[in-house]
Amino acid sequence: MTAALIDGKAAAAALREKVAVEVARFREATGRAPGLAVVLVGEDPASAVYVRSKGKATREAGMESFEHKLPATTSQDDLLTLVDQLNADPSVDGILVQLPLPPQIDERVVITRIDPDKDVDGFHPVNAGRLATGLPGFVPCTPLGCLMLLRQTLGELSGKSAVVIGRSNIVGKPMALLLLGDSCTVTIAHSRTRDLPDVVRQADIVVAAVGRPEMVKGDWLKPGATVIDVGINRVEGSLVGDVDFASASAVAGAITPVPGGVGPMTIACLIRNTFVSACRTEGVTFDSAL
Ligand SMILES: Nc1nc(=O)c2c([nH]1)NC[C@@H]1CN(c3ccc(C(=O)N[C@@H](CCC(=O)O)C(=O)O)cc3)C=[N+]21
Repeated sequence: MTAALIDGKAAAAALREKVAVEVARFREATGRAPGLAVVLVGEDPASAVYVRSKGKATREAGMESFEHKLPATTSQDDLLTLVDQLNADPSVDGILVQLPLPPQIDERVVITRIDPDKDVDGFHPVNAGRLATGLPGFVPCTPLGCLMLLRQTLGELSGKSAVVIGRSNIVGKPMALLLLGDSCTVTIAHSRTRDLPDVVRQADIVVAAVGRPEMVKGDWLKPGATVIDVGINRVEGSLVGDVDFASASAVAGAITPVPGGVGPMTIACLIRNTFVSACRTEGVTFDSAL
């Protein structure tokens, strides 16, 4: 093991603490707390765990958490009615509809119904467009957390070569845009990419977001590369990333563990985005370093 560990848990705790300090100021100035509404449809146990830890983090930051649990049989119309209510509710600054949704509900329709200015997940096409064109909006929490970890580890990212493995709307595409925004030379690799190990070997920065357990091996890496592992794969009861940690940590310069890497930063960024939403609504300024 030569690589430095990138401690996402510690970075997330520090970000949440910074937001909590600013939330106290916000409450003083406005007489109200920022609020996050989380909607869970169905009883998937993994989703229930995430939703619970989001609620806990929200309250610990001094914000209000509104939790809506709906049965798995909920119709799309009933879910849209709830989204409309949350859009209209001035105590709600952020709305998160936990994905995946049951098969009778079209995710795109639901996400598009959320007011883009309350879309703290950054999943609405308006926010995707804002990110692509450099307008202020909401950036998806997982890639935003990855960017923060990279800046913390490397300082200036300008001129570095980055490979993002995975092209999802939630992680891969926004991650590539964020790295481009920091003046990296960005390659997006995916399941049809030829000679993937050779492509990855060119990169100073590797972000793995494919959902394939332990796919990225140590001998794919440029020695000293910084590796961000977005994968959360449950394999035989334990949690592993998309990177083969044992071989990769012998070659990388720095690497995120799973668990304790990107996951905790995702939740911290959700808290951050909710606070930023409340500040925009109230015209309160906030620390641009957040
Ligand atoms: N609308 C929506 N927004 C989301 O942001 C969203 C979602 N739906 N659906 C599910 C995924 C998954 N997700 C995670 C958040 C934190 C951890 C996390 O903190 N993981 C811990 C480990 C937790 C464990 O042990 O299971 C860690 O990596 O250290 C993981 C996964 C957010 N998601």
